[in-house]
Order: sequence, then structure tokens, then C-alpha cells
Amino acid sequence: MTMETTVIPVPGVSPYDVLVGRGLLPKLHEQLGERVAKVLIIHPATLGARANALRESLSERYEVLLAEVPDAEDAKRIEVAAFCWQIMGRTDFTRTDAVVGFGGGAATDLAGFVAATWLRGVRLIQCPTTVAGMVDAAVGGKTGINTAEGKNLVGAFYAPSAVVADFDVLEDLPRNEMLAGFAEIVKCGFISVPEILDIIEADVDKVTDPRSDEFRRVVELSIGLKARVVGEDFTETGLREILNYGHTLGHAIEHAERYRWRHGAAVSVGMVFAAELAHLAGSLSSEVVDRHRSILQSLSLPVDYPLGRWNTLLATMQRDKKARAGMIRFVVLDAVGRTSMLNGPDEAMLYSAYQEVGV
Ligand SMILES: NC(=O)c1ccc[n+]([C@@H]2O[C@H](COP(=O)([O-])OP(=O)(O)OC[C@H]3O[C@@H](n4cnc5c(N)ncnc54)[C@H](O)[C@@H]3O)[C@@H](O)[C@H]2O)c1
Ligand SMILES: O=C(O)C(=O)C[C@@H](O)[C@H](O)[C@H](O)COP(=O)(O)O
Ligand SMILES: [Zn+2]
Repeated sequence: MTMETTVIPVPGVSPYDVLVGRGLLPKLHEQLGERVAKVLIIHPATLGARANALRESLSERYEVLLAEVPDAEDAKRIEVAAFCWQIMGRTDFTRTDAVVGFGGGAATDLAGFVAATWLRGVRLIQCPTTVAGMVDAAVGGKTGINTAEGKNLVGAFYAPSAVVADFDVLEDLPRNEMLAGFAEIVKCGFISVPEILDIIEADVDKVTDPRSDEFRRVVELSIGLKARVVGEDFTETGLREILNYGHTLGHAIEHAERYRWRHGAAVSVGMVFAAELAHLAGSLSSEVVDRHRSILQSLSLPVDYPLGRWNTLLATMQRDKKARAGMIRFVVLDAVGRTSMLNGPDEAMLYSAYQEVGV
């Protein structure tokens, strides 16, 4: 299957392009350039065969090293970053060398962090292999790892030099991972791009088929939104917070579940919670709350969570990066496509919203 390549520019101090298409990975050298000598490909075992093929295709031009890292969230640990730094140290990896993040959001978050920290920053090319990675994690330069206390607590804002989203790799992606990635696409729909929601509602089977035009459209709309937002507010001083819609409770759920829940599944519940919160605060209609549930359920994403975990979740939410001086802040909607911040809602309101998603 062939498909034209779309180039989505990400503006900012260090601008770069996101390439979306097929057959892009065999041409990865075009993004690496001629100054690079060594390339470290950071990938999980699931991508082992494809990482080997990538190494083969690059080995004529570069010395290629592979770092196979633990799968999914297990990759986002300091020990795993240290494993990558050790490979780089032992191979005299210099500032003219490059890191390639090849995997889902967990692998690209780790690879970004490794690239940002090695010698205080080496060239980084992100090659996302999941929907969440393509529409969100690999774009925008938020890199990081987890600590025992919470998710993404250590990291850096560090822009890649290019992002290569090659749909060919999605052939192997399990359907539940694909649907989890749609949570971030739905997020983009609710916060800013209602067209995404219309496309999903029109035909959910078509939009979740990576060979369809509809799939490509919602992926490109989501990347386009992310590019605009991070171009304006790279280090999240304001506007970028909208990309955190649903993540305040979502991250707390992931942490409480010791990362056995997929990120997208947790964010799905988190978005319904945020919608209920906005409704209780009097800013969002019940129709839009219901629309959250119907769209997310049509994608087989969860919209509820066990009621008994509130104290743990609340404690974790208090460590959310958007909190200020002990006050939890939530991205909420006033309408589809219109966001605002709800600062320090009282605990009774939070608990009432939680009861609406609780089972
Ligand atoms: N930095 C950001 O802006 C940002 C944005 C969104 C998400 N994230 C982070 O990304 C992570 C979630 O990303 P994710 O949903 O991609 O999960 P993931 O990286 O854990 O990947 C999900 C699973 O799919 C497998 N996989 C990946 N590509 C595959 C392929 N092509 N074929 C078969 N299997 C494949 C992985 O090995 C893993 O088991 C979370 O850690 C989240 O915090 C970061
Ligand atoms: O790019 C952003 O900004 C986001 O918030 C995107 C989120 O989807 C993503 O999960 C991000 O990693 C969350 O970051 P955090 O700052 O809340 O840890
Ligand atoms: Zn996310």
C-alpha cells in the first residue's frame, strides 16, 4: 500500500517536521543526515525484528547500536535510562551521534529523556509505532520517566529533530493498543477539534482501520493540534495544559494500578471524570458529558472505575504537575472545543464527580 507523505511542521525555537505516511522507515537516513556517525535505536522486544531491519537499512551509512529495553511502562525507569547511558558511555557516543526512539509512547518518552540528558543533549529522531505515540507522545518534546511517587515526575522538555510516523508499523499493533491510543485522539476532539468527534461518530469501524482515509484524517488533525499548541507553549506555562485533559485522574489511576492499565484507558476514565466535574461546577451541559461516554464506549474504552480507591487517587492527584501551592487544578470544558481551568475545587465536589464514574 502506498500513500503520499504529509509533512506537519512543529514551530518553536527548535522547529522540526512530523512526517506521516508509509514506507518512511527505510528512508530514515534522510532525517539522520550526514554528520551523524553512531545511531542508538532504543526499542522494546516487541519491535525487535523491525529494529533489526532498521539497523540493516542504516548500517551502510552509520554504526548502529540497539538498546532493547523492557516493555511498556517498565521502560520508564531510571535503571533503564542508566542501561542506555552505559551503552553510550562504552561506545564513546558523542554530540554528533543520534538517538532513535522506536516504539510506543513509553519507548519514545524514555528515548527522549536519554537523548536530552546524554552530554546534555544529542540529536533525537522519534519513530513512534503506536497510535498514542504518533498523535501525541513522540511529538512535542515532553520526555520522561516515572518514580515510585508518580508518573513522569522526572524529565525534560527536549525537542526531537524529526518525527517519523510510518503507518506500515501499525500492521502488528494489537487492536486494544490501537483503541487505547484513540483516547488521545478523542481528547484532541473535545478540547479543540470537534471534527474528530464527528468522524468517530460517523463510523467507528472505519476510523479505527489504519488503512482508511478517516484514520489518517484524525491522526493528522491530532498531530496538527499538538504542533500548534507546543509551538506556542513548549514548556507548558499555560496553553499546553489543555493537552492534559483527563490526565489528572488518569495518571492517578495508572499509578494506583501499578501501570497494569493502559495510559489511554486511564485517560478515558479521567476525561469522563473531568466532564462530570465541569457539569457539577455548572459549566458543561449533561449532553456533552453523555457524549464523552458514548464516544469512548464506542471505542471499547472504560468510562468507570472502582469506588473504593478515592483516598489513594486524591493523594496522587495532589502531586499532579498542574497543582500550585497544594491546590489541584483541572483542565475542564465549558463546551466542546472550549477549555478552561478549574482551580482548587472542594473535596466534596471532587468526590461527587468521582461517584459519577465510580462502580
Ligand atoms: N510525552 C508525551 O507527550 C506523551 C503523550 C502521550 C502518552 N505518553 C506516554 O506514552 C505511554 C503510552 O504510550 P503507548 O500507548 O504507545 O503505550 P506503550 O509504549 O506502552 O506501547 C503499548 C504496547 O504496544 C507494543 N507495541 C508498540 N508498537 C507496536 C507495534 N507496532 N506492533 C506491536 N506492538 C507494539 C509495546 O511493546 C507495548 O507492549 C505512557 O507512558 C504515556 O505516559 C507520553
Ligand atoms: O504533551 C503534553 O503536554 C501532554 O500533556 C500530553 C499527554 O497526553 C501526555 O500523556 C503527557 O505525557 C502527560 O504529561 P505530564 O506532564 O502530565 O506528565
Ligand atoms: Zn496522554
